[in-house]
Amino acid sequence: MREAWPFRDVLNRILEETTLTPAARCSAAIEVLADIAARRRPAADALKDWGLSHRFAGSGDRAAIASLVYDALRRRASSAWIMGDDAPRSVLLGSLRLQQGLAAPSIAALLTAERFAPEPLSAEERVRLEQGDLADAPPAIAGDVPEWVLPELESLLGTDLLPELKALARRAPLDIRLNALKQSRDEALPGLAHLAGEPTPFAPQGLRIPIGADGRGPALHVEPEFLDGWYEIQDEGSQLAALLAEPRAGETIVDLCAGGGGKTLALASQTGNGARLIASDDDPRRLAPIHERLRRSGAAAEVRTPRTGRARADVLADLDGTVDRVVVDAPCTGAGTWRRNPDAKWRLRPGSLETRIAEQTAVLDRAARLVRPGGRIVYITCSLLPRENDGALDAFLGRTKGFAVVPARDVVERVLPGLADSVRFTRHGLQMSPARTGTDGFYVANLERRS
Ligand SMILES: C[S@@+](CC[C@H](N)C(=O)[O-])C[C@H]1O[C@@H](n2cnc3c(N)ncnc32)[C@H](O)[C@@H]1O
Repeated sequence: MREAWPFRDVLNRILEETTLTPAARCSAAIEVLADIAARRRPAADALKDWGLSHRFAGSGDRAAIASLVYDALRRRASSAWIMGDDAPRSVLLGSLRLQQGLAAPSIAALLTAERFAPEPLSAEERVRLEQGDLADAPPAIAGDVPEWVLPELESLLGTDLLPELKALARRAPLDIRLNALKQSRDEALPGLAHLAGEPTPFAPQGLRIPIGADGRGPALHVEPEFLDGWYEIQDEGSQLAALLAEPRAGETIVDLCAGGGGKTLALASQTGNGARLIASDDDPRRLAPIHERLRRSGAAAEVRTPRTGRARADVLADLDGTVDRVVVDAPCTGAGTWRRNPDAKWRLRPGSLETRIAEQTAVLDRAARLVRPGGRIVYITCSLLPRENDGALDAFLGRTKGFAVVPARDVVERVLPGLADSVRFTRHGLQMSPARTGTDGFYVANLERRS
């Protein structure tokens, strides 16, 4: 057994270093795009399967292929438009032009006739890459979203529709939140100088880490400082949403849809572990990673995990009517995160929006029973679709007595005055967006229980 170790290390190094040619990476990306289209499956699953069946590909290859695939999905409709065809190969070629800015000769040079390379460019493809443009493309094509969500988005974005959709089709930045339980941003910066991060525009503990031309950032999750809990990977919009929840030391706070704990950790950090923080989620599997994350970051929270099946009971029943702040980071379509999850926009169906709205009804009703008179519900989504934001609250306020909206402008002026000119204020809350705040499309509203 002992003799096998050095051999394994050498083999691993070879596997890591194995590099496919750029052409072979394009072939692989086309294969993965075809799999996603044929089986309507998440991109991450298709990429994982490709990696498993092509073990000779190194980690650099896999990351580069993922980057090609995600770029192509971000621009799927507009790429197909300029190429006059929506086959995976055309979508990839179009995205090399639209998303990566490569000119036709550079794309032709990529498609050499070597082994594993895609077929060379046809004469028609070359013309399309040289001359195709989006001047006459309808908004859903130029903005790369499914046609059916356009009216929803337009009702929020109005004349900003196209600039916002274009921003939503770009690559997302890589943001981290420095953990104030360990040190302030200023104290942490010297130890993180190698990441070359810049302070985020609005979030006081945020740092934006540069990503390479290929869309890849450093492997933060293996950095020693990450493992020591100095920071969490968290979009600035999510950091801002937690700040706009205004958690205070001394309060009892329930994070009702805690999932993996992104908001829980931020809330604990903001209150200096001074609140009684209870994290729960309907789905025990989604909640499971929170234990390790709490440990790493030194955040204090009581985790209430529901049992599944017959033994299922309401694990928060003892808190009914007593909670100062219930944070509802609601299940939603994630339409504000399409920069990060571009495959999700093409899988979204009207029926899934209806399902999410039904779930939002359930979580809001549960939150209403938890909150004490004078306490608050903080409703958060990462969606730009008004039906699951103001719309969900219209329905809630219509069926629930005793709650009033806390004006979002007042909350912003108190907590993050610098944000006031950038967000959109809506009927009940506020909306962040890629074009206006440079963040994912988070929505936040505060409701107070008056009686
Ligand atoms: C947007 S995710 C939460 C993300 C998490 N708060 C974070 O910051 O990492 C929404 C969560 O709501 C949970 N959920 C859905 N229906 C629920 C319900 N009725 N009660 C509690 N949680 C629910 C889902 O399991 C999912 O984890």
